[in-house]
Amino acid sequence: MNEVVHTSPTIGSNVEEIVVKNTHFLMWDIGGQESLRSSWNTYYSNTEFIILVVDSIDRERLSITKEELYRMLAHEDLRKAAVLIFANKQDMKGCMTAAEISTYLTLSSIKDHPWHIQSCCALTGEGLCQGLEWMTSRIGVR
Ligand SMILES: Nc1nc2c(ncn2[C@@H]2O[C@H](COP(=O)(O)OP(=O)(O)OP(=O)(O)O)[C@@H](O)[C@H]2O)c(=O)[nH]1
Ligand SMILES: [Mg+2]
Repeated sequence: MNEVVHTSPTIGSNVEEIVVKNTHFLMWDIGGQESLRSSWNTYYSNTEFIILVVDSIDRERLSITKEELYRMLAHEDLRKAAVLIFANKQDMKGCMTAAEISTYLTLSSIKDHPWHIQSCCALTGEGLCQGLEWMTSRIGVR
């Protein structure tokens, strides 16, 4: 997690193994651009966690985020998946808080998937460990 933040949009996917408290996670980073979203479902089988990274400064795109979130949660292959939502870019002035994003996304209405929202800043790494720790806390619960 001390790696340099790259700034080019993800085309296709990147995969990396991350170890948190002796738990190995195989993480697939998938591009969020509209043209790439139709292929998200090819990654769903055997997925235990969805990590959704929200740009907390971008109010306009939150409705699309909401749409895509509920589309994912309704997918058969993700019925057992837990969802971690990162409210990213918390360093930006005027950004939405995790609570505001949670309200907008009506997370409290999600009863059929475990979910957790964590504020973070990818540039400094703040909040990332807490998010990953929530994931490890879910291992063995199901
Ligand atoms: N200020 C700030 N900028 C950030 C933060 N996280 C990412 N960025 C910037 O946001 C831009 C987009 O970052 P990416 O990592 O390419 O975003 P992405 O969600 O992976 O985009 P796709 O791969 O297209 O889905 C870059 O310019 C990053 O430097 C953050 O926490 N704070
Ligand atoms: Mg990317």
